[in-house]
Amino acid sequence: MTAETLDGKALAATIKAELKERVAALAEQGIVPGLGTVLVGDDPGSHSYVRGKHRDCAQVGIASIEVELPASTSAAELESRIRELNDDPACTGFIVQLPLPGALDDGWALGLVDPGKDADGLHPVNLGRLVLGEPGPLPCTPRGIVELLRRNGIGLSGAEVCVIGRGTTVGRPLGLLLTRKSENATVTLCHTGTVDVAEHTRRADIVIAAAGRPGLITADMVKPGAVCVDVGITRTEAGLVGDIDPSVREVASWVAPVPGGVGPMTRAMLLTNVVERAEALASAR
Ligand SMILES: Nc1nc2c(c(=O)[nH]1)N[C@@H](CN(C=O)c1ccc(C(=O)N[C@@H](CCC(=O)O)C(=O)O)cc1)CN2
Repeated sequence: MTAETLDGKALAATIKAELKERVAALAEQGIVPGLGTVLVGDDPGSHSYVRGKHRDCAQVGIASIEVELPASTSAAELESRIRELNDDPACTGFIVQLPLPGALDDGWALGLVDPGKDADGLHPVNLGRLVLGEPGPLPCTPRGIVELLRRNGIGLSGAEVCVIGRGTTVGRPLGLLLTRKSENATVTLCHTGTVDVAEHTRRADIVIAAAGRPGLITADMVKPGAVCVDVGITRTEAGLVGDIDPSVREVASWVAPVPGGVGPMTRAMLLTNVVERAEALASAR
């Protein structure tokens, strides 16, 4: 078997075209959604992701507000820049790009964002809403994975899903999302304390690897016909490398690759969160 590709790049382009029409409809009501980003430090990956987010905004008609700060930024300065965005009416939603450098704490910074402007769905209030099954912005990568599977006709209800990685941006919220009644999957969450990861992946209909360990999932760890979604991105001299070894393509039915799979969907879901928030503001007027 040679796996088909879950093409996140193509799907993200379709979603952006849909969002462009919704943004145009908002403009007719005098509303321009504005995405703010707070980027601290020099991490090349973070700079590349934030550049991509603003390129996407320009494509769909969302205004961009860019805050770029040096790695030496103090906690007090970062707090004041986040509070400025909370108070800026042109900014309908914003994100703090993670990870923050040095001693700046990711969780602390996320907690300073106005939950109503939390375009990443990572504020504790919004993660709490996810736990409770209440409406709110959803974390972009988990939402992107569910959308990528759904729009390719891959059913989640009753599926055995094995997620590898328990990080706050992907693994943990993904487990919560997949086990909602509307998704209805059965989830096993593996992490560095898992004794035998392969024992769990071999049982799964869908394997989602978000560990950031190149080539972690090999063909012998995957049930024939399973769907494999790569979320791990490691930058090497040879280019970007995912957690899923290329050999998996010989066993799996579908693979979401790195690059071109979940990454572009993460960005498309960020725009979706921003547009949904602006639409909610429009209907509350
Ligand atoms: N505040 C946040 N920080 C981080 C998040 C997040 O959702 N919110 N997730 C990741 C990084 N990330 C988004 O910010 C992200 C990762 C990857 C991509 C992407 O488009 N990847 C491309 C390759 C891009 C490249 O060449 O570098 C792909 O996989 O095809 C977009 C966004 C951690 N931080």
